[in-house]
Amino acid sequence: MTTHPAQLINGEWAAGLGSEFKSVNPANNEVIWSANSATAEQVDAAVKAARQAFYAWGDLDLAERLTIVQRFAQELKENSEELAVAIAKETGKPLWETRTEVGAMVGKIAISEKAYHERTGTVENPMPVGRAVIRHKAHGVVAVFGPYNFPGHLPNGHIVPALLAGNTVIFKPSELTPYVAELTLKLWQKAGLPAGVINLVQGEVETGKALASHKGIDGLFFTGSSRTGHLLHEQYAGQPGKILALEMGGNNPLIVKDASDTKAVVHDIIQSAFISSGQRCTCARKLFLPVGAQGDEILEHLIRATKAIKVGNFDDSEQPFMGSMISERAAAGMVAAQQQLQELGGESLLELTHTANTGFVTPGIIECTNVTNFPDEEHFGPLLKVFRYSDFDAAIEKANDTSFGLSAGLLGDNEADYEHFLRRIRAGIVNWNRPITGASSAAPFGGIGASGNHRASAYYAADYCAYPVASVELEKVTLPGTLSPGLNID
Ligand SMILES: NC(=O)c1ccc[n+]([C@@H]2O[C@H](COP(=O)([O-])OP(=O)(O)OC[C@H]3O[C@@H](n4cnc5c(N)ncnc54)[C@H](O)[C@@H]3O)[C@@H](O)[C@H]2O)c1
Ligand SMILES: O=CCC[C@H](NC(=O)CCC(=O)O)C(=O)O
Repeated sequence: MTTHPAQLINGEWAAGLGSEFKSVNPANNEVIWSANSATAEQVDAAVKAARQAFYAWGDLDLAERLTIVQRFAQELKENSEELAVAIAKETGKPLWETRTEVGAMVGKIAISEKAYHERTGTVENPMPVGRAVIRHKAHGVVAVFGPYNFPGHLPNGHIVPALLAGNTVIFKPSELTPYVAELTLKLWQKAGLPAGVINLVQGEVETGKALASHKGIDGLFFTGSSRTGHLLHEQYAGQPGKILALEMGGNNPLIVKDASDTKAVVHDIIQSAFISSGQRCTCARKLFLPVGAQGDEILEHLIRATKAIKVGNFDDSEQPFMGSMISERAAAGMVAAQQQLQELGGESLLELTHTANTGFVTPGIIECTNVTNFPDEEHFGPLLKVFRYSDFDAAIEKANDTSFGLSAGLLGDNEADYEHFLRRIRAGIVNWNRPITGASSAAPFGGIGASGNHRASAYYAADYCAYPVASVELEKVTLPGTLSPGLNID
């Protein structure tokens, strides 16, 4: 058992009492962090600490809570390079990208403050007698579950609005990125967050299960795979009193039609499909190209440019576009996905290859037009499936032929085509002539179908962090001028 104090419970760092787990740099399998997971008893202690801290935290004025949250933004800025390096080491993502991730964490604070007022502010209206007031109140104790691909930014997108609203939090990060979680929580402490307001429970699935099933939480905000999200949804069935926000995966389509600038099209496809080594929920998985000369030219150019993508270490002085995937296992999973598609009739136009004993893969492109029984699965890596089409409506129909509905895009010069696409396509993020990755924190972010449960995050996260309270108020109990028929109060 290690003695690494990886759990933050009621303001105290403590060693986990469960099984040991490790975090590795996926580029070279070097162990960079190890500790023991939190047991169910430790999770229980964290929930109790959060409950105990709830009234005092919620009783603070918004301005007081905001001061602490803004100090956290300052801590993030002052420690941005250390955090960016930690994210890069733990996930394999290149530094240029992880610096952007830390920047998004800082940016989240001002955006969440604005959203708090705009989405959940207080509205007061005079009435013939007294006034009507709409306010919003925190749910209480909420659990936040984070994914590995943005271990800083995405949990932060739940935590910041939850704290601003007055909730207290138990954070369960991905077991693949515990080091980033630990560093982030240390910054919250340095910012002066009172003990118990955020608690950190680290560990593998058992720790997650203990937290998700704990009777003492009022809500659960989850970002992760559709598989886990569905399990949680089933687990929360019959508990209407608990707020569940699920941000899950996608199987996202990108259609090209009548776009004159081939280079720009290829750029937007690559930026959509291969950024973060394809490990973004919004990444394009299916590319629809028209049959004919224009589609042929785009495809040829795309293959050439994809072959030229630089894959490398997070800290290479000449920065790569793609780093390592999160793990050797994830990389092997992409090889298996490619093989499955080949067996179903897919033709590799550019083979995805895996460097043994590492998380490195090269990006792949596979033509799937003639694949029957195309699997509606999110392959969370850099493998783009190409479909050729001759009818725009048929392409849109095929793009919609998925249980997911996160992001979608059209690359094309004709606005009427975009308006048609916008009316037909089923997704929560729909872009025109822009990559479908890189969504803004200043807009709602969420999907339909298997991608989410209609609790959009980012700018709309404020909505699931508080519930509305409607009041009619009068400063003194007063007898009405006219009584209801049949009443005699004398
Ligand atoms: N829609 C979005 O906003 C969004 C953003 C980023 C990633 N994602 C999705 O996340 C996935 C990648 O992340 P991941 O692999 O870390 O997700 P994951 O579902 O494996 O894990 C997410 C979290 O849930 C925990 N967990 C796993 N099984 C659990 C269980 N049975 N009970 C309780 N907790 C459990 C994990 O420990 C982790 O903290 C992809 O599918 C991606 O599309 C979605
Ligand atoms: O992997 C999933 C997230 C991808 C990312 N989305 C956001 O950052 C949404 C904005 C926010 O949560 O503030 C993307 O679209 O690239």
